[in-house]
Amino acid sequence: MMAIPIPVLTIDGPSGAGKGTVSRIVAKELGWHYLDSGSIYRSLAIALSQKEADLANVDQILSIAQAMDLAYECDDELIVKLNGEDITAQLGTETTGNVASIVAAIPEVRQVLLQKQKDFKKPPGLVADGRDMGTVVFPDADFKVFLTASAAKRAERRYKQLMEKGIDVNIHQITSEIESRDCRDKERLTAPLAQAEDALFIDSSAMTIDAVIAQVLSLVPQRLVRQ
Ligand SMILES: Nc1ncnc2c1ncn2[C@@H]1O[C@H](COP(=O)(O)OP(=O)(O)OP(=O)(O)O)[C@@H](O)[C@H]1O
Ligand SMILES: Nc1ccn([C@@H]2O[C@H](COP(=O)(O)O)[C@@H](O)[C@H]2O)c(=O)n1
Repeated sequence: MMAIPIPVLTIDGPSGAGKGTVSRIVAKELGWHYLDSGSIYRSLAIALSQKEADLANVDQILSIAQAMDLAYECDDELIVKLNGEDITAQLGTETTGNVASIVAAIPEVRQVLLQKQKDFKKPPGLVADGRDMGTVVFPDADFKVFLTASAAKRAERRYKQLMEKGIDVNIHQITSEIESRDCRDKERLTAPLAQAEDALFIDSSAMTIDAVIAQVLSLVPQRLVRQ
């Protein structure tokens, strides 16, 4: 018997472009699974901090990455458990994002985390967001989007998001962190942030979240939407 193909929609782009917000809603609308691949790199950053690991010691980073037991519970928000501990609250900080982006540049780390990401591909379908979903992890994805926005807009959104969570931040610091993370993510040698050739380019700088969602959903034929 022939296996039924599992459709995959990838959404790649830089930090704060709206990938997570859009992907979560699109996955819900389609009735598909959702992979927030950044949360895997962020979880590693937290595991490294818990073990007070040396970020220059690649062997130590790899053994911590291999031992990570990650569990996801999808409620209204995504709950992430690392070795049984709920780490959701620590995932979103800029420090976690910055450490994640430092270790994400290590090719062996990406190799160790590759299968964990591929395992999310299950029926009836998958929406995957990250930096290399359409280029490396799911190069054969049926639908691909590259979602971006100006650095200033992304910093403004991230600033609002963190302030709403009660995290006191400085807009200048956020802007410079976003710019240096963009640079690190784009310039690393392995799986850099890049638009897949066959991806739809969306600049959300002047778009509402609903408009972005509508454009992404328009890629997927109705017959693939779980009723
Ligand atoms: N088109 C938009 N208009 C206004 N606000 C937006 C838009 N898209 C996203 N946002 C807001 O920007 C913030 C960042 O969005 P989100 O976390 O989805 O970005 P991201 O691309 O997943 O970032 P990261 O890669 O760092 O996880 C959120 O508060 C979200 O509500
Ligand atoms: N596919 C991916 C996803 C993420 N990263 C790295 O993790 C950092 C945090 O990701 P967020 O999406 O949660 O902000 C990000 O800056 C990347 O360095 C990655 O390399 N590949």
